[in-house]
Amino acid sequence: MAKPQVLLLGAIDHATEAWSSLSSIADIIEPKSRSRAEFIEECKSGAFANVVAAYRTFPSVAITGMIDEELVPILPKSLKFIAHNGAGYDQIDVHACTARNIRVSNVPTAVDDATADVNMFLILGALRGFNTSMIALRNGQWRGSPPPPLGHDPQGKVLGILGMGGIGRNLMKKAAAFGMTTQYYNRSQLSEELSGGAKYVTFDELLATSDVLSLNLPLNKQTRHIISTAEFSKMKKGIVIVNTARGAVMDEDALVKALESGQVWSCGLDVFEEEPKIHPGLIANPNVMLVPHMGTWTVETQTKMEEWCIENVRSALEKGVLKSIVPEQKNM
Ligand SMILES: NC(=O)c1ccc[n+]([C@@H]2O[C@H](COP(=O)([O-])OP(=O)(O)OC[C@H]3O[C@@H](n4cnc5c(N)ncnc54)[C@H](O)[C@@H]3O)[C@@H](O)[C@H]2O)c1
Repeated sequence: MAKPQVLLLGAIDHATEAWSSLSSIADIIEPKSRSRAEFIEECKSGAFANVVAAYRTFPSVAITGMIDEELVPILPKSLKFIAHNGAGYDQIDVHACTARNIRVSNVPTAVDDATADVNMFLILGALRGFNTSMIALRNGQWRGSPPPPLGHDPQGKVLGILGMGGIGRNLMKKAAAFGMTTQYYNRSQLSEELSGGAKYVTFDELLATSDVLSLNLPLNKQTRHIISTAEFSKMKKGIVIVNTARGAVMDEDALVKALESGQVWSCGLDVFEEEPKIHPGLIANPNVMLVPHMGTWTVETQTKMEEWCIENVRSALEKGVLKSIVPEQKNM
């Protein structure tokens, strides 16, 4: 009997052994396309007619474009599973996939430590205002002239986490080691054990009483620009904001204005609304910490993520179920 086909969208860079071992149960094929238009034509040509599962990476969007309402109906009828290598799956229209009976998985958990580490790095860097003096030093001006204002200690500060999932909870533990107290707002309140004693507050309370606000919730229609002008005006003056989730959960135009007015003292960003484009107002502000989406950019974590995603493909082929189906499809 012919083996099922798996479509590889993107590259496997680390977990090469685990990937090779899949070939005993599946035939791996790759698209020839180099653009979305070509990919759509390739789908329509029947080239993927026997594909049961697709493994996709975040950068593969450069070839396929978003897995959206336009693309999903064109995908091969045989396709039953999309295994996405990433925690955030905002590139995939899950609703459209559900309508076509395609199950989608993401990679939670494996990303937690590395992303929370970057989160903590951004909190410390933004609180201390290190960016200005790091730029001055490289320009041969030591700390700069005049020297930068004094920074702030994390000790004793209230960290507000918006979205207390895997990364938020991991961050809470790291922040505790730096003397911060955590409060959170989440779609639903966590059990005492999961929340680790962090106080559950309303969304407005979180804005009004946090010294540092960390955005750790997924991007979707409900969360796009969840932080904008009205929300900045409810925050403590001089708040520090960090975002490792997705750029578009915060309105960047409004953020730049809030930074300019001093309502926001500083921020640390790993993600941006229109990556790789960066808002000129952020580039122009030497006080902010900017990292080019490197939350999981480590050998260890990239390897774990690929292995996890491959396990999803294997489980789909062998058992007909995904190991970590996305929450929206839990009852499918
Ligand atoms: N910068 C990076 O490299 C990087 C790496 C991994 C993940 N991420 C991003 O971080 C996000 C969080 O990752 P995670 O693994 O912690 O996800 P998760 O699913 O474990 O946690 C997300 C939490 O947000 C909560 N939430 C959802 N909608 C909400 C809303 N409207 N209001 C309040 N809370 C809400 C959920 O209940 C959940 O507890 C991902 O969606 C992804 O976009 C970025």
